[in-house]
Amino acid sequence: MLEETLLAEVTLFEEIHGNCDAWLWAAEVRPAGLAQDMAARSPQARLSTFLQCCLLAVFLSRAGCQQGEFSPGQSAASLPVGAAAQQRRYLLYDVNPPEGFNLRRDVYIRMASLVKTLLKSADWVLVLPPWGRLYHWQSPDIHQVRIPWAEFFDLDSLNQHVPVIEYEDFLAENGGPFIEQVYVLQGYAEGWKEGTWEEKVDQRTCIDQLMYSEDKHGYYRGWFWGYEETRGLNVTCLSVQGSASIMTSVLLKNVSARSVMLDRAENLLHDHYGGRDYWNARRSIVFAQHLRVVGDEFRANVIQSYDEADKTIFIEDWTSVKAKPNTALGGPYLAVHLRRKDFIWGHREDVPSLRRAAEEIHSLLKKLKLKKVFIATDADREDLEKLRKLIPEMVRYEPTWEELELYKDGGVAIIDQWICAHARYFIGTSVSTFSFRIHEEREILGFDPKTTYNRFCGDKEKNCEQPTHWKIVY
Ligand SMILES: C[C@@H]1O[C@H](OP(=O)(O)OP(=O)(O)OC[C@H]2O[C@@H](n3cnc4c(=O)[nH]c(N)nc43)[C@H](O)[C@@H]2O)[C@@H](O)[C@H](O)[C@@H]1O
Repeated sequence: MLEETLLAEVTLFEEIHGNCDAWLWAAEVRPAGLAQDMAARSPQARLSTFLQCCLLAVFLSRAGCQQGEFSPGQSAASLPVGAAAQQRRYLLYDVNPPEGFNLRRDVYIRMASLVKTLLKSADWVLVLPPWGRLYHWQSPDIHQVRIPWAEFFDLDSLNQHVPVIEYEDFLAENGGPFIEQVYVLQGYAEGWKEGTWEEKVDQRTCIDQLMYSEDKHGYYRGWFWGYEETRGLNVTCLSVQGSASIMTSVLLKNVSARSVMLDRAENLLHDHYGGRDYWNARRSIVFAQHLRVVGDEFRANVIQSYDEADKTIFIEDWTSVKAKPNTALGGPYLAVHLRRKDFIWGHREDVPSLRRAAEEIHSLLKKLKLKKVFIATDADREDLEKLRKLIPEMVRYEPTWEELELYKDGGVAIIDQWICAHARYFIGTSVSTFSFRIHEEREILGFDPKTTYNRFCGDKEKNCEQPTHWKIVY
């Protein structure tokens, strides 16, 4: 019903504004045929594209341009920019495409730290890169691009640490889908000479083939999180070596662009990994309420886990939370994160066979006097069947198709992490950032580190070092 109403609205919009400059411009930019393209998309996507086109029209008319006459040399910084009249500047970023959900959450912390430093000198806001096209998000028939952060995380909580906005808000404020300066970050071609570590950043020729190409107006098109109308006005490669704050001088002194994007931002390191600022940024990444609710309902209905009894009371405002160490008890279950897929294809020594994992789980259940084990895993159907036979005590959060469509692969991953974070004892997979984020969530809740920093050992692993305890700092 909602879909039908939306479709009717979109059709009406198209009828009224079908000949607006923006449509013509967009059709010119994408000669493949905007109309055909639009028809193939969902009503939501068509409405979103339409709104972007209209914003673009506003932007061009403000710039005093006729359709198609916007000169590439003309910096948008010199143009009157609509609602962004407050003069604030926008930091956008993206990450190497193969990187997964949980490393991206880590890169967010590095960018938040950079914004924090920038804010000492000027008014900056961090633009949250929409989620999508992640290698691991393979559920079929589900639209998984251009996902706003609010679908996974609580925006108010993020904003209590540094100012952030969604990409769609940036489009509206910026008055058009142009990013004035894109910096593609890379290492140094000559590498790092041992013993001479220095933090540096230099403009260099691009080492890898650039993932951006010029359109006929001289603007750069690229992935841009699936926003086809977005263009970069300038693209430059920078070799970087050091922590996020090395970009401060570039952003404050070398470039006057109001919107700057750092692509391949994972090339910047943490300013102070595990320090107070790191933990503040990490604590501000609160899961979206609707996902927490699903996790809590599962805990209550399936594994009899309740915040009060488990001593894991959740307080909405993270800034007022300071859990006393070792106070959380956790629900009456063992939680496991068992990473499979690409972790086993690589035949890694530190990943256990299913049989070995099942033995470890049974031994822990006995030792901890627990009866239920919650297993979060990306195992395929065949491995899941094997697990069910090997571990009859296993419980899992298995979404219906409708739930999966609603929460998406990212949301289901968060629900799994939330349930793992509330268990009496947790054991994860070696070097998986998915497991690391669970460690942090448990650290925030105040669990005894002995119940958290544990991992499976590979069947033939000789030196099975356990994960490092990163103590929370307030
Ligand atoms: C070595 C690196 O490892 C990195 O993986 P790693 O850190 O485990 O962790 P992530 O970067 O999150 O990637 C794993 C993705 O697989 C799915 N996944 C894995 N385990 C689970 C689970 O227990 N439950 C659910 N629901 N989903 C799971 C989920 O989509 C998650 O974001 C890769 O992203 C990099 O590409 C690279 O391969």
